[in-house]
Amino acid sequence: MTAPTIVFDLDGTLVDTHPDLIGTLSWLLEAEGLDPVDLEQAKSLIGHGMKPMIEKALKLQGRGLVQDEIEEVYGRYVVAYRQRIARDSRPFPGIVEALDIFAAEGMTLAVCTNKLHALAVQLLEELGLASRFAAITGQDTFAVRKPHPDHLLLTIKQAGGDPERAIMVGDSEPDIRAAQAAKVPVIAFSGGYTAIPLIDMAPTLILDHYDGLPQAVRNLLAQGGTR
Ligand SMILES: O=C(O)COP(=O)(O)O
Ligand SMILES: [Mg+2]
Repeated sequence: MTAPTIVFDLDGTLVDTHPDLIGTLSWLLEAEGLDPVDLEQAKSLIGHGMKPMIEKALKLQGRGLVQDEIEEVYGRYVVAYRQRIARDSRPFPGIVEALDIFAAEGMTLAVCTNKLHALAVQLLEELGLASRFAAITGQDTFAVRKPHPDHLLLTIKQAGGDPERAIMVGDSEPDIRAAQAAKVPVIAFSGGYTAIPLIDMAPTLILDHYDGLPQAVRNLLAQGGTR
């Protein structure tokens, strides 16, 4: 039987990236002569990719941008973010231990993120985690991104896995919607950055701490074909 594949979202799920994502956003807003956005509000903008986050943050501060301006501001953001991508961003408590357990139990691990692929790889390399994953895919890896189910399904395929024996772990709407559309069970982590209450999206289960993740995964797998 194919080894189970556990697919992780990155921002707000594997790594608490908000200090560097929002730190760079604050720098950008200041450079534009705008006020910073409130931290909790800014966190809830993470999950659909950096360009939508920047656009929404600027709009909240009264600045609507035309397409050319968006591209220009986004380009500056990416250059600045790359330089501090892992300065303060750290894996969430308990997640590295859970990854160790999954690897020891022979499971395949993958990352499916709406970050740009190169930035996802850079972040995971700087944190010494990249080699644990059989596949790392970003918003620009395929023609579609989360919440499109194919982003998840193609990630599972790239990792050599089977959607019938896969589980998604994520923190926000794109993860939960992608998994539900792909008919893959989804564990939602409450320590991330969701804009919508997790309970309203009816994930398979909600976890407040990763101590419980290995057992939660074993239980779901024991329930048979996960689809
Ligand atoms: O960069 C983002 O907005 C989202 O990234 P995520 O898919 O890893 O949460
Ligand atoms: Mg996320």
